[in-house]
Amino acid sequence: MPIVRNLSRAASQVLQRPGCGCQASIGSVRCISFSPRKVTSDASFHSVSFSETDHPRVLITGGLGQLGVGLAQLLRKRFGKNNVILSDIRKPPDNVFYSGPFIYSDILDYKNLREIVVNNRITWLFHYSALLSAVGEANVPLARAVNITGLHNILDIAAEHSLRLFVPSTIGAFGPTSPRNPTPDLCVQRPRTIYGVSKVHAELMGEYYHYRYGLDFRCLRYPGIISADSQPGGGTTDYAVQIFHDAMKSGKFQCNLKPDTRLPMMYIDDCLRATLEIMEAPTDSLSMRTYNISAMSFTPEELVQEVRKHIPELQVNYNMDAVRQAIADSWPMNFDDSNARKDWGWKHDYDLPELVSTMLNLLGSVGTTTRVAQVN
Ligand SMILES: NC(=O)C1=CN([C@@H]2O[C@H](COP(=O)(O)OP(=O)(O)OC[C@H]3O[C@@H](n4cnc5c(N)ncnc54)[C@H](O)[C@@H]3O)[C@@H](O)[C@H]2O)C=CC1
Ligand SMILES: CC(=O)[C@H](N)C(=O)O
Repeated sequence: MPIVRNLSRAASQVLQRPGCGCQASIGSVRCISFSPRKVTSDASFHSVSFSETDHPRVLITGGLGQLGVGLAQLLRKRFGKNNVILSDIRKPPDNVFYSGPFIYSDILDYKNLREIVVNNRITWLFHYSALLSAVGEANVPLARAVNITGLHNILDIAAEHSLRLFVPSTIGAFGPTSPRNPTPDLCVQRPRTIYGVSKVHAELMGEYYHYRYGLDFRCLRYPGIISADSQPGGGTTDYAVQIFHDAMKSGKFQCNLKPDTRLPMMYIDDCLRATLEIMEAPTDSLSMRTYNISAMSFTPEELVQEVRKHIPELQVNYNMDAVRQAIADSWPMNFDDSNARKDWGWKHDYDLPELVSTMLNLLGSVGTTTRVAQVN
């Protein structure tokens, strides 16, 4: 007992030391000698309460956005409802709140985050909190805090508690000087948005923690993700979600990108399956820790043509948003994901025709006024 108490005191001194990952304040400086691996191995009492169950105990941050609820559904099917905790700083709607565990978690509050991880014996963390590209440009200080300071908290907690950590990156982690067609995994990355800069930072920090401290960091660069689950907001690729809502509701759509703007896109089911697959991939199959994943690539014009196969009367006009257009023009047009396919067997299911009919069917079955009598 005294040994445990001493260890406990020593570790808590390390953990409470100013600048060592325990501060919520933005811009805190961490001491150079901080070593998550050292803290973890010295403070073995951390794992005393960790029982090796069959299933991981999962926490999803930023879970009430476009992707988190779907991820929770998938993971709960796989690992059991009570093993997957969804968290966010927003109030969950009833259907989410009653579908499984939900908890308040602000990723800028290090202590609160650590408490959640410890009390719930979390073993896997999916870090979805972020400000996306367009909203990030509208509020750079907040994007910097959430996407960079928040990420530092997540990394330290994951390393300290030996978590397996998934952080999504994005096509937005590339910039105008990257090869755009196709964009390989390893090339120049000089994005011109705070979102992109923060995601390159996340990729590099995660990989650094992996090599330096043994953190089991896994990262996929997602294309624009298309989902019927929630209203889009804040992204540059959001037009490709909005078109379905508007086509179903009013039959009119105003596109904020030029008709020939080509971007990589993916249906949410493929994205979430890829996320689970990389988390379950055997360590020795991963030759890298950050992978591109790809499914399809299209322009607004091509998407409109496909939607018109189902809703021929769809009216579209183009009213370019200068900020979003500049962002889109600096992003990849096609993503090279050959390493993901080779290393852990990544394979997408949905191409453009399946994506469009699935979205219209889903929105038609939940929507109010449907303009599609029958979508094939
Ligand atoms: N949706 C997409 O097309 C793509 C998404 N990704 C990445 O996937 C992840 C999830 O994306 P979405 O669900 O679309 O994002 P979203 O913008 O819909 O949701 C982000 C969530 O983060 C939460 N959040 C903001 N500040 C927070 C804080 N301080 N603490 C905790 N949570 C906070 C928000 O309340 C929101 O629910 C993000 O990291 C994003 O960069 C990457 C590429 C494409
Ligand atoms: C591609 C993304 O990362 C996101 N959808 C955005 O447009 O910001």
